[in-house]
Amino acid sequence: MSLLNVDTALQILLEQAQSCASLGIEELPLDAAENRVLAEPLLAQFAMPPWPNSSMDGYAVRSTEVQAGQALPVSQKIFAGHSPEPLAEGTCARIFTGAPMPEGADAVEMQENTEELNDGTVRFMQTVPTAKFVRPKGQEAMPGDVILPAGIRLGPIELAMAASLGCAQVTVRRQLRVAVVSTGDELVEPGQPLAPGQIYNSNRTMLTQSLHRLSCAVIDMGILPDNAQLTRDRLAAMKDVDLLISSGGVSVGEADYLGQVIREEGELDFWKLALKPGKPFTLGRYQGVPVLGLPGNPTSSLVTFLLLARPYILTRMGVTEPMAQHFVVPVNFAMPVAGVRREFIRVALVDGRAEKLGNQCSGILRNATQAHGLLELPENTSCAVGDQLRFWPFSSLLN
Ligand SMILES: Nc1nc2c(c(=O)[nH]1)N[C@H]1C(S)=C(S)[C@@H](COP(=O)(O)OP(=O)(O)OC[C@H]3O[C@@H](n4cnc5c(N)ncnc54)[C@H](O)[C@@H]3O)O[C@H]1N2
Ligand code: MOO
Ligand SMILES: [Mg+2]
Repeated sequence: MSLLNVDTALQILLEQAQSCASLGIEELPLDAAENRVLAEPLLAQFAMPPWPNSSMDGYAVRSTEVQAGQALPVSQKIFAGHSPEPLAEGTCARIFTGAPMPEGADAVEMQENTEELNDGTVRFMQTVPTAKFVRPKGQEAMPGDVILPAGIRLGPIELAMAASLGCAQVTVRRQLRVAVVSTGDELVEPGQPLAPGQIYNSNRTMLTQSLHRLSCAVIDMGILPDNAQLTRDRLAAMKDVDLLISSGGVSVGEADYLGQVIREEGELDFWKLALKPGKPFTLGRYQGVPVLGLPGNPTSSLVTFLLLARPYILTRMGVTEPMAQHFVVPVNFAMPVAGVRREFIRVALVDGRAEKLGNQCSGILRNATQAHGLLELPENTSCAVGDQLRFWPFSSLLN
């Protein structure tokens, strides 16, 4: 069986995600909406700022009335949040940053360019051009402007923008309900003693934490023993689930039941990718529920979650640009031809160059904690010091 190209696999995943019914919508207060997906464009309802205001602490003037060295009496003091009187002719107004410009004034001089005299006047050291230090009405937005398009994720910046538009609530997609199951007789949850042959379950934590960051609702299905009937029963018992993500049991071993049950009793979309780590990644369905079967090795699970499951999930959530950002970096190591699988290598960036971090075996998670991201070595390619390769930062993959 030949291995499926990673780009083809991703394309199939995204097409499948797009073909699923879109998630319902709900209104949430801003503080509850972090990382949710905006369901409708957010429009400005009023001009921002609503009135011209000063961008400096200083003096508001009619620019035509100011000559270099001239002193003007101060006729009023305007603080932010206060409403000014019109500016009396031949005077200036003390004004502070963010305060509304008085009617008649068209410029502000910062106080550093003025001198306060004892007689209640202020001397201007230079002429003041019109519009200087004035933030005009509507500088940021006019009524009806689309400020945030539908399909973006709401982070602190977008939520602050919504707040500045006066929105107390935003219309977002409901959470995607993702069930997580860890397969393997050897697995024990941390906190329990280990019997001979057992290891602690780390994929559950990696997956649930990553899913929470994506604002998914996680249904923890616990540890599934390596047993065909139990596998069928657990999968058949899934309720109110939009997606199942499993780890382990998708390779060719005799106890790899998760994959077997999907292939034989569910529907299989694809299995086995030209990807290292992550070869046995499985996409299928069981009783109508899409299943992403991640390989059990901790770094295989991590890499396939970040590169394949994450864009699929974001697409299901209604995100219009689900792919992480990457950039190209020079490498400071050499590798022989990787083989037919595209390889993702845990690297740190040292002085802007990618440095390979120790043993890249997919059973090792430790060096991923020291890595800044994944370096992509294309299929059938070697690399030499100085070569430029794509780098996928964890900061972008894990947000
Ligand atoms: N004959 C072949 N053997 C294997 C192949 C192959 O092509 N032919 N592929 C290898 C590759 S590549 C991978 S990746 C693994 C994937 O195997 P499974 O998805 O079936 O995973 P398991 O066999 O259940 O476990 C693999 C490994 O990972 C550990 N594991 C599993 N779950 C967890 C967890 N939740 N937390 C921490 N560690 C976990 C498990 O103990 C195993 O060591 O198959 C290769 N074999
Ligand atoms: O694909 Mo496996 O993840 O190489 O170890
Ligand atoms: Mg296995």
